[in-house]
Amino acid sequence: MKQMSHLDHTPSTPGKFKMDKSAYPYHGGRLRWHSSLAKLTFWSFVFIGVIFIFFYRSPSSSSSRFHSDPSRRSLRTSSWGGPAWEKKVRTSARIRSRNGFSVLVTGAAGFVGTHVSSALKRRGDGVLGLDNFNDYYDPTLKRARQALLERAGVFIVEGDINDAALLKKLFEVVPFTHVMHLAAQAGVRYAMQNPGSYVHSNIAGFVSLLEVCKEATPQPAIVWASSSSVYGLNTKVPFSEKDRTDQPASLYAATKKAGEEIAHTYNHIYGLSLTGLRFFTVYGPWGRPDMAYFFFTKDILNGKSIPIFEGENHGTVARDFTYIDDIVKGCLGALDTAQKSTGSGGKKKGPAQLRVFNLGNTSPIPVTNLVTILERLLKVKAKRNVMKLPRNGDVQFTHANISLAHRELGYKPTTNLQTGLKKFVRWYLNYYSAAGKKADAR
Ligand SMILES: O=C(O)[C@H]1O[C@H](OP(=O)(O)OP(=O)(O)OC[C@H]2O[C@@H](n3ccc(=O)[nH]c3=O)[C@H](O)[C@@H]2O)[C@H](O)[C@@H](O)[C@@H]1O
Repeated sequence: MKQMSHLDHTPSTPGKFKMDKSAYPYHGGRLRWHSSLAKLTFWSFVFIGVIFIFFYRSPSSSSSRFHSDPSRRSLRTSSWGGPAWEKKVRTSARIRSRNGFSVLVTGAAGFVGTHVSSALKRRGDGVLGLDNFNDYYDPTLKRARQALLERAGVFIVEGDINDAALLKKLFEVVPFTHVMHLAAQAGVRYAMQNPGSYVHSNIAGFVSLLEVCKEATPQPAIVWASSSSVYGLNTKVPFSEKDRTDQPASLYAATKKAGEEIAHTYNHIYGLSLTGLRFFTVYGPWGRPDMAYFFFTKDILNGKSIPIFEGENHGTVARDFTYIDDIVKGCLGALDTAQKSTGSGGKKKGPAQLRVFNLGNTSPIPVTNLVTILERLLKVKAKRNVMKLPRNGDVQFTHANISLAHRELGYKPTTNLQTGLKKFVRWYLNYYSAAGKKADAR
C-alpha cells in the first residue's frame, strides 16, 4: 500500500515540469529546457531512491509479496523484528553445553520438528524454531506443541521459509552452526488437491532456505527431511539408498526427490554440507492428524467406518511404520556426524559432505494389522471398509534397509508398532479428553 502511495505522488513532480514548460515557451531556449530536464532527472532519482530504501529496509515488504501466494494457508501475518524479538531469538539459540550446536529448526511446530527441538534443547543445544502455522491440519495442535516447546525454552518464530528477508535476519542475529530443515508440505494424497502448496514449500521454500544458508558466514550444516516415498514404483525390497528413485508415484514424492537433486546442486556449487533423511511413515504422540493411524483412532472411537486400502487381488498394503523416538535419534545422529560446510561468502572452498539415509523400522506391517492393534488398545471394534488402493499417489509397500544409517549414524530403531501405538493412544486419549478438545483430524 505504501508503494502505491509513493507511486500516486509521481504525477505531481512531472506536473511541475509541465508548468515550467508552459511558463516558458518552447522557443524560449534550450537552456531552460535542459534545466527542467535536469530537475526531472533529479526528482526521479530521489523517487527511485525512496522506493529502493523502502524495499530493502522493510521486512514486511517481502512478506506481503509472499502473502499474495494463494497456495499458502498461514493464518496470520508474521511480524518480526525489534530489540525484544531479537533478544528472544538470541536467548533461545544460546548454546548451554560444551561443544553444543546452535540449530535453526524449520517446521518446529510440526510433529517431527517438536520432538527434535525438545531433544536438542534437553541436551544443551541452542534451538530456534521457525514455523508458518498453516492450516493444512488443525493449527490448535501446532499451538499446543508450541506451548510445550516454549515451556522448554524454545522460541518459535512465526514465519515462512519463503521469506528470505526473515531468514537473512535470523542468520544476522544468530550464527547458526546447523539447520534442521523439517518445514514441508507433507501428505501423499493431498498433493492431488493442492499441488501448488507442495511446489511452494518443498521446492521454492527449500531453495529460499539454501540461498540464505549459502550466503551465511559461517555456512551452517543442513540436515533435512526427505521421504521414503521417493522410492515410488521401485519394486526391489528392502529399499536401499542405492536403489532407483526416478519413478515417484505422487507429486509429493516428486517434490522430495527434487529436493534431493537441489541439495546436490547446492553442495556442488557452494560447498554446503547436506544430509537428507528418508523418513518411513513416522508415527507417535503429538503426531499428524492427516495420517492414517491418527484418523483411524479418531474414527474408530467415533464409530465411523474406516477405509482400509488393499492392492490388486486383495494384495497387502503395508508400511514400515517408524516410531518418533527412533526418528529423533536418527536426526540427532545426522546432526552429530554432519561435517562443516566448506564455503564462505557464497563461494565454495572445497568439497563438502553430501549424504542420504533411510530412517525406517525395517519391519513392514500390513495396514489391517495396524487396525487390529488399534482395536485392542482402544477396546473398540473398527468398522472396516476395505477398498481398492485408489490411484492417488499411494504405493503398496515400503520397507527400509537401514544398514547405512546404522553404520554412519549409529541408528538402531527399538520400538515396535504395538509399543509405539500404545504410547500414541495414551497420549491421544489424554490430549483430547484433558481439555475436552475435539480431534479435528483432517
Ligand atoms: O514415509 C513417508 O515417506 C511418508 O509417510 C506418510 O505417508 P503414508 O505412508 O502414506 O502414511 P499414511 O497416510 O498414514 O498411510 C499409511 C497407510 O495407510 C493406508 N491408508 C491411508 C488412508 C486411508 O484412508 N486408508 C488406508 O488404508 C495407506 O495406503 C498407507 O499404506 C506421510 O504422510 C508422508 O508425509 C511421509 O513422507
